[in-house]
Amino acid sequence: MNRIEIRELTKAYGSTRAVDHLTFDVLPGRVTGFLGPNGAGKSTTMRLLLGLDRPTSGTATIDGRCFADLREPLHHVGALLDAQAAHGGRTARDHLLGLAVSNRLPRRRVEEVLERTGIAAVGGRRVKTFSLGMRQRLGIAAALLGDPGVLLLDEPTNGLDPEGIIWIRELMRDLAAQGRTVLVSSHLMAETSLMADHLVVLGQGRLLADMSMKDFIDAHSTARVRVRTADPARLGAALGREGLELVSGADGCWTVDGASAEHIGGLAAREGIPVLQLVDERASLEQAYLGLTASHAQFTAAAP
Ligand SMILES: Nc1ncnc2c1ncn2[C@@H]1O[C@H](COP(=O)(O)OP(=O)(O)OP(=O)(O)O)[C@@H](O)[C@H]1O
Repeated sequence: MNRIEIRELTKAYGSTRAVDHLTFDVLPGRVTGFLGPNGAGKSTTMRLLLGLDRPTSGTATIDGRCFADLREPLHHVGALLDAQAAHGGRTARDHLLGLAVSNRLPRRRVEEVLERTGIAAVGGRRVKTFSLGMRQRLGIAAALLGDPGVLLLDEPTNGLDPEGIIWIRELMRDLAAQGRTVLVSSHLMAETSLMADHLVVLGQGRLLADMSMKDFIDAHSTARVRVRTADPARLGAALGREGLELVSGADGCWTVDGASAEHIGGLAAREGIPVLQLVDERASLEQAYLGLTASHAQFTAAAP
């Protein structure tokens, strides 16, 4: 249930392959972060899943069916693709009521999702008076309207203030814990690392990675140790004999790339070199992501 299956999915716009023979699954019960540089094909994949565009070849299905073949699709999948999509002249409540009625959903769902997304108090205001963050919440309310098992959210934290970002993180985790499938695209690595359990990374329309957050960081970053010592000259010499380098940091600490704290600790003990502090530095998702995608970015600024 609630499984997204992408199989050999390809979408060409003229000579541009927005998505190129893409194959991966998105599973229920966890938040999957959908990453990739600008133009990597994330939005196109989501549009193809939602039947908003037709694949050139391959398939994108939910529970084995294309979006067009789903009966009462809002019960199966809710999506936030463009927070500006709601008509500005309508009130938030009327926007949601229109969606509910046309999809044969009970009217009470409108009040429920207004409450859930924290915009019940402004439900009677016209959407054109909404800030970007309020529009994002309205878009999420629309995505939740049919109580769907699958959620596709394209940059849902866009425009949200810090409190809103925490709210959406908890909402995503809550929805996944209920057994739903949650696919969230974002360019905010720190945020994704707090929100997602699993990652799918695209580069120029192709799959670059499909693995757990931990495996991704481990696979795409190098080990680094931070060390503070009373005798950097001797530690540097001892490391040099093992082909390692002690690099000076700004705060009186030193770093060693490609080694573990266990290794450096053992070496220092054998040599009788006093170590005042020693810690494995955990690589960030951002470092791992930039390491993987650097050669796949379509747009990069020239160095000054
Ligand atoms: N309707 C279209 N017509 C022509 N080219 C398109 C169309 N939609 C997308 N593309 C192209 O397909 C490629 C993938 O775009 P897409 O918007 O899916 O990437 P993305 O990963 O969502 O990027 P971003 O992070 O910037 O939102 C880009 O080169 C884009 O210019």
